[in-house]
Amino acid sequence: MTVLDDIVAGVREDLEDRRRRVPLTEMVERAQAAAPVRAFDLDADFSVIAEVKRRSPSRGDLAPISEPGRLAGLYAVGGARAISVLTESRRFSGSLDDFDEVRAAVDVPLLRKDFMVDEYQFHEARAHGADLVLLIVAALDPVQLRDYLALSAELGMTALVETHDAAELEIAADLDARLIGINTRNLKDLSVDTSRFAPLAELAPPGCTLVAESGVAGLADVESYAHAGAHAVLVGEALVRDGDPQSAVARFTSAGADIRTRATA
Ligand SMILES: O=C(O)c1ccccc1NCC(=O)[C@H](O)[C@H](O)COP(=O)(O)O
Repeated sequence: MTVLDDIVAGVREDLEDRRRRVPLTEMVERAQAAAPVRAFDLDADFSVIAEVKRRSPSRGDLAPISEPGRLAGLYAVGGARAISVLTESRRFSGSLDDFDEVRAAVDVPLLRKDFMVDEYQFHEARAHGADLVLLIVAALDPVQLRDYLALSAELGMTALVETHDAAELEIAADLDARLIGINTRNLKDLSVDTSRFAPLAELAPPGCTLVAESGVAGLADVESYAHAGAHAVLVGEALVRDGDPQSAVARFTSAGADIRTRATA
């Protein structure tokens, strides 16, 4: 069993508990009654998607984050274009409670960062006020990918379609995904190799908004991703460990924007 299979198996078990408590029909109604979606700006010069991440399978405990809403507030003041909140509990110690706290604290678009493998989770995400959801190509078959991309759009949410290699990028391109992530974390051994981004970025479909995911330890990584064509970076560990996450988001955003503006001038 791969790490991804193992994570997904746990996600499915936890999901069944929630579905027993709140059936799909009720969750659909809650999603319909949710506050309107806040649109993620796909055309910004450069965006930081700042993540609320307590722990991870690869790195263990990262930060206790006793007040996720407060951390998200600092990200927002620093200029985060969106905030990613991990809601997977077993491996990342995230939760929908964290998501709710963040939702109550900030007005920026929120990404529900989870392993989305069932229709229920999309309605649930919207019911909790999500504006973006993650679709991991490696975790879904082609029919699920197409259906969940359509369902996300139907619910008004933007899907971040996450890829790891050329074959997955081709699948994302065939789906006409507008927001495509290239995650430089290998899902088999969980190692991160930021140098994987540049050659893959060249294969991204023209016109998409490209997000570099994982491995940002500092400004040099943001700059190198932006040079290679990233329009956004998704940053977790470096921000939750930073003593001043607000300034870190601001620095990353302006460094990336400088490079992207020069590249398109
Ligand atoms: O972070 C992990 O160890 C991990 C393991 C298995 C699947 C996904 C995983 N991470 C999800 C992510 O994509 C990252 O949280 C995100 O890209 C931020 O990465 P980082 O800035 O390196 O914390």
